[in-house]
Amino acid sequence: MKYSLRIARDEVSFTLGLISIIGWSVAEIPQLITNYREKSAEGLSITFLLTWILGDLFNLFGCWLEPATLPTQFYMAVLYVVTCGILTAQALYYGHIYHRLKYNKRQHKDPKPNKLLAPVEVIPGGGDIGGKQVNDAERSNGSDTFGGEHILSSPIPLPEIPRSGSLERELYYMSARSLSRSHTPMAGSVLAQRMNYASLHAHNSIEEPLLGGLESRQSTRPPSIKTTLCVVSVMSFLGIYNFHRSADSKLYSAFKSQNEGVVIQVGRKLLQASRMVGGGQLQEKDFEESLGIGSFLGWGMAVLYMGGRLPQIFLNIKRGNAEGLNPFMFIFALVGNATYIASIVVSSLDWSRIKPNLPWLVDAGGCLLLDTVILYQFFYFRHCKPKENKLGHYNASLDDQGIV
Ligand SMILES: NC(=[NH2+])NCCC[C@H](N)C(=O)O
Repeated sequence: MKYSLRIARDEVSFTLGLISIIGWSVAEIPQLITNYREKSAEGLSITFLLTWILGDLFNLFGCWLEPATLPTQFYMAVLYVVTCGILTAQALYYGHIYHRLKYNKRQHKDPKPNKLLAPVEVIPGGGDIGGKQVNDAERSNGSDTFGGEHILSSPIPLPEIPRSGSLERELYYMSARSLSRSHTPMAGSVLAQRMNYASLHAHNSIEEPLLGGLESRQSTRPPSIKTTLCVVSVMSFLGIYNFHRSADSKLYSAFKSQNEGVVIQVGRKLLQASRMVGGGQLQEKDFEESLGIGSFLGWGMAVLYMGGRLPQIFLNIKRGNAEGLNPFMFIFALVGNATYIASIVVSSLDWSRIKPNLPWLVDAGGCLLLDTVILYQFFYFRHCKPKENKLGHYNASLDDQGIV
């Protein structure tokens, strides 16, 4: 009776783990599609992505080295690395390669820089001169779309402004993120029309150099990235230290387990799967060695994953919208994390099993809560946020500049 209950529990746990795997394997697809459509990954916080990458690596090695984690947890860790790798590659492509290629192509086709550019050309329907970047800026500056055509919010017909190649480049590299950081109005807005070219140059600190991204981001947003790197270095140092201390006993137990047909710890994972599906219990001694490097990496992972949600939440607040983010990524993450927790808890409620899995449980629970906040932001920005009227927006903007 107890034996069949054990089998049932293991099977339910395994099924929940599989649902979690499915949830996570599709989770990033909506965001990939959004980025593809917008030709940009601007909606995604860089720090969020960075913490995901690092968290995924911590998770992978943590699961690998932590015998008490489930086999499905390890497979998921591999899956995370793959999917996050794709998302990162895409973000890098749109942030650093795509617009450069497009610009080069345009230059190739039409080597002479545009001498005159009417405002309506500054904000093309998308995908033109860094279309997405300008479009984002346009949205956050209150311009609108009527009858499928982008027009400036200003009811006043704007004069054409003379432009040089480098000004064109400035507009090209200007992004929503940089604009959200600055009170400086975007080029093409009423205020920007008032500024002359020299003053635009003086404001070039607001440029988001998508082509040379990292350097300038480091100078404009030092604390978040530096803090992340700092935390990671400290943890890596402690990890290596911890690893050295536990290496001997780990190696000893790994080699000792060769007698049981397990050569490396991944082998032990697979064996663990078959033992568990077969209703067998892992030996208590397997958990005794749990609180070593695996658990340490697990806690590092939890801090990174949960910490990574905060910059995304703050970025959304700062921009006053969640544009460029796909809510379905967070819905699937919610499902993935909920079933992840359930798969562990259903498997066993013994403290000896829960304790080594604690970092993974805390992480999934914490991310679940933080994702609920992000989903609430989507809802709030769409349905509750008071709509800015165009004129009001400009007044606020002029007010910001101390002009009115
Ligand atoms: N690249 C990934 N999808 N990683 C998975 C992260 C899982 C983690 N619990 C979170 O919600 O953040």
